Amino acid sequence: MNHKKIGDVVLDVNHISLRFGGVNALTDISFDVREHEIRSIIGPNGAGKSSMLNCINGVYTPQEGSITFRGQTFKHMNSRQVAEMGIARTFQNLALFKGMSVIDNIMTGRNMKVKSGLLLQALRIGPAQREEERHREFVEHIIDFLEIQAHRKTPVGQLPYGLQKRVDLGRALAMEPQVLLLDEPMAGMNVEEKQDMCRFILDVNDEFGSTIVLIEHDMGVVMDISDRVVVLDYGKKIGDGEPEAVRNNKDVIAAYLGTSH
Ligand SMILES: Nc1ncnc2c1ncn2[C@@H]1O[C@H](COP(=O)(O)OP(=O)(O)OP(=O)(O)O)[C@@H](O)[C@H]1O
Repeated sequence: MNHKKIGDVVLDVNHISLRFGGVNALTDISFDVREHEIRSIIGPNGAGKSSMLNCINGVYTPQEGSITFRGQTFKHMNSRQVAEMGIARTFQNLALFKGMSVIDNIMTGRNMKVKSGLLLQALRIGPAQREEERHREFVEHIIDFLEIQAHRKTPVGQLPYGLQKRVDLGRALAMEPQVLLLDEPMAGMNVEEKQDMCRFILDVNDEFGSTIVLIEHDMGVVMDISDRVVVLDYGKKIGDGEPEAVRNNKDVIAAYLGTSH
């Protein structure tokens, strides 16, 4: 783990409960996330990790509880408000435009930052052209950073899965988020791809200064890169702390021994 300047609490999850009919997906979950930290949420299948992420980014509205982001408390936010406030996410099932090139996919992450009107953009004249050049420069920087220069013009659908995940990360980074939510960024990857992704997550945290909330069901993968870890099981929080403490927590061991992971 890199020893960096972890700051104040930026995101505070307070007593969140979420039900789907008779299913308690989340029960009274509270935890906080500090600036610059890599905060992981782990747990076996069906533990509630995706539900938690979807509450943070406004896809689900919990029946109880609230979320405080940079001092502002919300019971409900929609996904656009969340993105505008500086929370970006990647997706477990990639949400990329498969027929579009790598560079154009990452450019879609800049949409919210485009200031000039549609007509000027379409004509690519004056300020609109200069603005587009600035966005393209930033996107090229991300492409270099993620080491996908050789693929910048390739349609995303033609890339191996591990590289597609990297493009998805690039699209989220293009939003210059304060908080980056990563939804199982290593799922479906081979060992080498997982190692690469771990390295990129650490570098994003370090070089872009992003605070990262990472969900993952493979406990081993995240322990080395996380500053603190929350463990969910059947929608309840059963562990919370630094990786070493969580690894030795008897409830966590029991939850993981009770599953195939
Ligand atoms: N939209 C939904 N409608 C009904 N039930 C849901 C919905 N989303 C999640 N659930 C239920 O909520 C519980 C938590 O699911 P969730 O997907 O959040 O778990 P998870 O930890 O992300 O699992 P996985 O690792 O398999 O992705 C499960 O029992 C699931 O079936």
